[in-house]
Amino acid sequence: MTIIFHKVHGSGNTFYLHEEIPNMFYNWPLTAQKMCNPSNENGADGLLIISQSTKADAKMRVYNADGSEASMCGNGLRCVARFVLTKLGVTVATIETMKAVLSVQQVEPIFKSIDTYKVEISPVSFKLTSLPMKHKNHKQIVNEVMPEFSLDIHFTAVSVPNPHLIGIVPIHYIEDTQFQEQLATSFNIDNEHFPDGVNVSFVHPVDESSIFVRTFERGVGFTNACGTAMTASALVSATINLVPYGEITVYNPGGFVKCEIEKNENHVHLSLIGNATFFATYSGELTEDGEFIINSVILHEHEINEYKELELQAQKNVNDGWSSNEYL
Ligand SMILES: N[C@@H](CCC[C@H](N)C(=O)O)C(=O)O
Repeated sequence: MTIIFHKVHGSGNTFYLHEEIPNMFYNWPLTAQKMCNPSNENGADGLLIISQSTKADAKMRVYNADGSEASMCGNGLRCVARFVLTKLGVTVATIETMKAVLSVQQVEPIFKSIDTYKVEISPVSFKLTSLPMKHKNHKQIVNEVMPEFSLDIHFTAVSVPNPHLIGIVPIHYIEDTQFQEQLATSFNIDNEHFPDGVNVSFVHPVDESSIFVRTFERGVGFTNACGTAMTASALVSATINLVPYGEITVYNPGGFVKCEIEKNENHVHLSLIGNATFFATYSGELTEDGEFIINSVILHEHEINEYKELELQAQKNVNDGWSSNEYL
């Protein structure tokens, strides 16, 4: 039977996206491992599966490249939003995710005519039990130096609702990724603090309302961007007065997004705004052991090229911000 996968990305965070055919059962964890394999030049960071929902306009499931299922994916949700909104012919909808029904909408292009979507990121919790994270002295960790992790990084642990450890770092930790990789790897194997692993992001300001975020993702490794991590990093940056609340530009190795952090007395509302770009549409056959045999490909070249311009602009803005020296 012929099935279709779209290769998509949000900020260079790449996925295969498939709309499930009712009553057709495939082994999605195995398919994610096979199709997303990083040693395969056509690999991806994850697999997004869209299906029918009884609570919302559609349901999204996300599998990391290692086959593990995650509770949420911000960049992926924008791509799912584009697919669902286009199919329904509407500009606003709701998508069921593992832990919440989230609102999604099409908004003004973030750059030139790039298709742009705004998605809700929720629920948020700073309780260590929500990640889960275990620590003998803490019930939450907000902007704390954790000497057992590092002596010069302030860490925050937050779930949105997937687990994130965010470090506000001096710039040398952005330029040389070795320490981040070592720390994140240690938290994503058998370890005393993160029984389910964690996404680890390092953050450095670019200017008074922008930050740069690099993420080592649980189940994947370094990615160009992680939507939930960027939103969590924007929240942390506003909480500690690194940038004001409101709209924060978040640069990443794959481009940039905007995060809206709205706070009133005891509630925060988080939104992630950015591209949803479709590289290609593949049709083919999926074998029982998760191999996808491609029969035909349609490349969406205009989208690919327009996104390259956004990437160049993002790199320039980051270089300009950092070469002003103020944020080094
Ligand atoms: N890239 C995603 C997050 C995907 C899941 C993550 N690796 C996890 O295991 O929690 C995003 O854009 O949020």
